[in-house]
Amino acid sequence: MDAVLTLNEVTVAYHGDITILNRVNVSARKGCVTGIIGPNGAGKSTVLKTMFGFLPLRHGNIVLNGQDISRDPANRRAGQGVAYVPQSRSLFADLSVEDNLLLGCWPFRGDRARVRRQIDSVYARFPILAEKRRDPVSSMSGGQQRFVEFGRALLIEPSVILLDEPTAMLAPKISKEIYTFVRGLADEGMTVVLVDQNVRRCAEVSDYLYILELGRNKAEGDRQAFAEGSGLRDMVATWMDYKID
Ligand SMILES: Nc1ncnc2c1ncn2[C@@H]1O[C@H](COP(=O)(O)OP(=O)(O)OP(=O)(O)O)[C@@H](O)[C@H]1O
Repeated sequence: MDAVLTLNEVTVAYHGDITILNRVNVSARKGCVTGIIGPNGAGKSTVLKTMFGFLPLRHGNIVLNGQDISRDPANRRAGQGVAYVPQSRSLFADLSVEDNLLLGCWPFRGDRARVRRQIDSVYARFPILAEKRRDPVSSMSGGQQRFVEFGRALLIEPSVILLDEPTAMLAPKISKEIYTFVRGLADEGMTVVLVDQNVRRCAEVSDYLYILELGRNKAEGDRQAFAEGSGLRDMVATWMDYKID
């Protein structure tokens, strides 16, 4: 009902006619974390890339705030209020924290006051980044670099944020901080779409979960539907067995 971003019956392919997503439906609501889980190769990252406009649709459509944006290119997403933090590192390693953040202000680079205001708001949210503002990001820990990426994504004041495996390869302590941060974004009213290999943590932080398998919707449900002893939980138990920290 209050869906902000929806994939309707979306089919995409990377090359030729090898279909990767097959009539997939995902709907992300305002102020909620929408989790997407599934085995390796299920198409979870492809869902986020599709939402961000990186892949042309073969079928279906993408609706953002009631508008069909299926044909809008990726470079319009930031202006539409959508931010994307990919799984792989996306920072300029030799540049300082501040320079990486400045690059994130590119869409509104002409408005110096806004640039300063937004960067300061990132520093207020993540004090460690203020402390290390002049350091090259390559000198920071993996977790700290993640926070630079989150900070950079927030500079455009997105209403939707797409997060791909935000805790991959990170220690449990920093992962816990990241899940708290992700939950906090939704509690602030942001629409969060979270792709995660860690089924248990994803289920804990999400309001609603989609389970994909081989590029198709397999199951879905809210947090209650995923509670201990539920059919949905039993269904993914095999995956959870080897995804527990
Ligand atoms: N750039 C690409 N070109 C061709 N095929 C790709 C590309 N990226 C992904 N694929 C294929 O698309 C399918 C889905 O990949 P995707 O990365 O979306 O899955 P995933 O569920 O996120 O997997 P993982 O959990 O391993 O990250 C896989 O078969 C993968 O090999």
